[in-house]
Amino acid sequence: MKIAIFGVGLIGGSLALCFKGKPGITVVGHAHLPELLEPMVSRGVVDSATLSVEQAALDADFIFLCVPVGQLEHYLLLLSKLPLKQGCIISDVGSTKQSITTLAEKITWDGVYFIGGHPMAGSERSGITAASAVLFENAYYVLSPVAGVPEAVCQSLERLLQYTGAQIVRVEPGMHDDIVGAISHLPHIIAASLVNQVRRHNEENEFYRVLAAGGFRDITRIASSDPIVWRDILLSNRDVLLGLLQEWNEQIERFTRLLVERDGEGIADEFRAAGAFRSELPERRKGMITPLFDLYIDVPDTPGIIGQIATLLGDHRINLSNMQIIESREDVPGILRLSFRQEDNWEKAKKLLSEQSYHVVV
Ligand SMILES: NC(=O)C1=CN([C@@H]2O[C@H](COP(=O)(O)OP(=O)(O)OC[C@H]3O[C@@H](n4cnc5c(N)ncnc54)[C@H](O)[C@@H]3O)[C@@H](O)[C@H]2O)C=CC1
Ligand SMILES: O=C(O)C(=O)Cc1ccc(O)cc1
Repeated sequence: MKIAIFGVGLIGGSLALCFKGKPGITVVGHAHLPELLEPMVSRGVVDSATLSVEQAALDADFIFLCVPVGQLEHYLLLLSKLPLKQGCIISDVGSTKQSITTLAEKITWDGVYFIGGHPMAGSERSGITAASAVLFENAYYVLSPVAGVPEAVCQSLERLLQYTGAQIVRVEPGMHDDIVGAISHLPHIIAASLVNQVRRHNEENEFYRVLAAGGFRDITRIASSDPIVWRDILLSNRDVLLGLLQEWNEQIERFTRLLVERDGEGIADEFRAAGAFRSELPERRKGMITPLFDLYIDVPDTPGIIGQIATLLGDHRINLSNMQIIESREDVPGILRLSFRQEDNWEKAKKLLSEQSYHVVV
């Protein structure tokens, strides 16, 4: 079975890692720039790599388009003009589903099928270096089949996607875009706006940046997402987002009124309603906005201490996602925050560091 991946970045690379080395599967990566070919192969993400759309697509059983949303249509149109293998299934991973499925429905396919897809997991990182074979484990993976695709064809894609460890759900494109607009796209706009607001204050007073360590940094993690990927997502879901931003403005106006009127009970009611609904959100399933598992440790101010901790974790094959020295507490020797993407790595690190007599706070 030949699987072609167009755009071997965070998502394309992660899919490739899920498939590569599985019995009977060969993974070919396509890139648009020559310098991207060698790293794909040397990192062991794909079996072979090519700049040629024709070579990548030739005889492929499955083709995954994993490029930014703004490039999806270009590649789908190119593929629609190629002599693809009979029975070939083309899918994409774009964060919006309406525009690409509308285009796919207009194309006359002959023995080739398009099924829109969206693995609802990822991160603020991008590129092949961020790819991971476990990125989609326990996440939802949305499929939006184009009308007329036989059930057996959908099931064939679903069978292949079992390698991702994700739970496959079928969602109609319009409903998909409404929901992800509210739970992912609008939060990215708000995160970027919050950070930019603080950035502007910081131009006048450097202490904003210093005190923003910790909580503010956590809730705005997604503001560090790739600008091109997010430009394309937001433009593609423009109509849904314009409606959501209108609602958002009304929500902010409500808070403004409550503050102007010093309506403490009204403010508390907003938090009560939000808290009650939030407590009903599923906790353990991986959601679209992936949480990091954090540990805090007190570290003495000695040279090389950070290297020692990183080496200790590395020697025990514990995958560290991020490390940060928290600057805001000048009264203590130093607080190091260690962030893990997987809970089991967080558990192992907690145990190991405690055994090594570090003061670990969860
Ligand atoms: N970032 C995330 O967490 C998630 C992203 N997605 C979707 O996955 C797709 C890829 O996003 P990421 O993997 O995050 O981005 P990425 O930046 O890590 O990867 C994008 C890939 O597309 C290639 N590419 C960029 N411009 C291109 C062009 N003009 N022609 C051909 N190839 C080009 C890049 O070389 C790279 O290999 C997007 O459609 C995005 O909406 C879906 C789920 C999660
Ligand atoms: O950084 C995060 O946690 C995300 O929000 C990841 C993400 C980005 C885009 C998607 O379409 C789905 C998931």
